[in-house]
Amino acid sequence: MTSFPDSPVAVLCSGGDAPGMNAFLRAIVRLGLNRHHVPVLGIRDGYRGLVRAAKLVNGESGELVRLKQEITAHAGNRGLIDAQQCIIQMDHASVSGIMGKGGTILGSARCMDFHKPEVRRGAIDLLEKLGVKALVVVGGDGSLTGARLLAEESSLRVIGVPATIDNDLQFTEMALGVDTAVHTLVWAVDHFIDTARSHRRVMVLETMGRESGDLARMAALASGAEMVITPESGPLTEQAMMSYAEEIEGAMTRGRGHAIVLIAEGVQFDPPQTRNGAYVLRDAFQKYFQREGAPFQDLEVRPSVLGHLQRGGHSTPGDCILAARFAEEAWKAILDPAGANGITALQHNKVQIVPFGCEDLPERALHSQAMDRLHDDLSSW
Ligand SMILES: Nc1ncnc2c1ncn2[C@@H]1O[C@H](COP(=O)(O)OP(=O)(O)O)[C@@H](O)[C@H]1O
Ligand SMILES: O=P(O)(O)OC[C@H]1O[C@](O)(COP(=O)(O)O)[C@@H](O)[C@@H]1O
Repeated sequence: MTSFPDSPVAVLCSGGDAPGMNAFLRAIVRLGLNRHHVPVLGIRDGYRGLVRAAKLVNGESGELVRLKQEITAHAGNRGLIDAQQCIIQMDHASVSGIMGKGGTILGSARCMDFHKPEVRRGAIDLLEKLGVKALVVVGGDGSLTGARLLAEESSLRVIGVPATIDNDLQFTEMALGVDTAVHTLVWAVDHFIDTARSHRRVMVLETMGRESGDLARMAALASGAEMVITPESGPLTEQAMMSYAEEIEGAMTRGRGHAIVLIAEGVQFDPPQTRNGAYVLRDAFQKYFQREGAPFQDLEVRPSVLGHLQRGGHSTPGDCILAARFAEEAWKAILDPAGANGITALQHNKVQIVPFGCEDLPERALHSQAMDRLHDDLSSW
């Protein structure tokens, strides 16, 4: 049996899974083994798996020995097959054939316990006992906050990698998963258009995006959806919904037969609503179209919540390439003795490390506004 590796680098995926996570795992493992000759440990199920392993060991030296034995005895795919094994020593074969696959072979999770400093302390203790020299955290805003806290509370090198289909991280132009999710949304819109055209309907499609409308606006630009409603415009009032409906009716009067409306999940309503935005909008539109004397009283509106369809599926080449670039930059930061903790970010098409807690890119908001203007001019009927 091989012995436990010296000074490995650990990697975990956390928060909502995003296409490109697997491509990143492949790249970080392959660069580690082929270029830098540093072993990589994969931690299963994000912070939850790390916390589970820390609780198992819980300061007991016997348990630590047992954990190390398990990792070395069941390396690579042998470890991955056993869903109970929290830490896996990654080898070439364990990341073979996974590049384009959606989700993450390591699993991901949300772990509320990680908000507690004493729980993070246990995780740090375990990583130190395993001799881990750096931890790479792949995830969205919350995961990267957890990574920043780990960096502040330990002497570990901690590198974050943005991965979220929401594209709500304002310090990077793109996160892993966005390109694929936009691609999937274009595919979805193409399918909905067939029925919208055939039945002369209005289709209201709700995209993901908890607080940001970037996914919806990128999908609208790429698919040609007639209308996109995002949280950045503020809470949606009854009056605003009526004026959207009026706009659609106007287009119908000019000979248009159908419309696709994208609404981001994060859109708030005034007064607040408990139902999904797509359903609220459907009711408001239908009410407007059926008002007394309206010209298109037969115009039907159908809502759909696209949900997790958007998170899965084969990653695009764009996401795979970004994943490889993020992995290369992560290794540079890990191996540079003078390097700092931080997050890989795409800024002005260059991948670099930005420190944790870095400023938002002001151009991100401007870019979103420019996309909205562009979409308005491209889709005005
Ligand atoms: N403030 C925080 N302190 C410590 N850990 C956090 C914090 N915020 C989030 N996390 C950890 O990151 C996980 C993922 O965060 P979440 O916001 O759900 O997803 P994402 O990383 O995709 O934005 C959380 O379940 C938790 O374990
Ligand atoms: O899969 P869950 O846990 O229901 O989470 C849904 C949320 O995750 C997302 O898909 C991605 O968000 P995160 O990147 O923060 O995980 C959001 O768009 C959505 O609101």
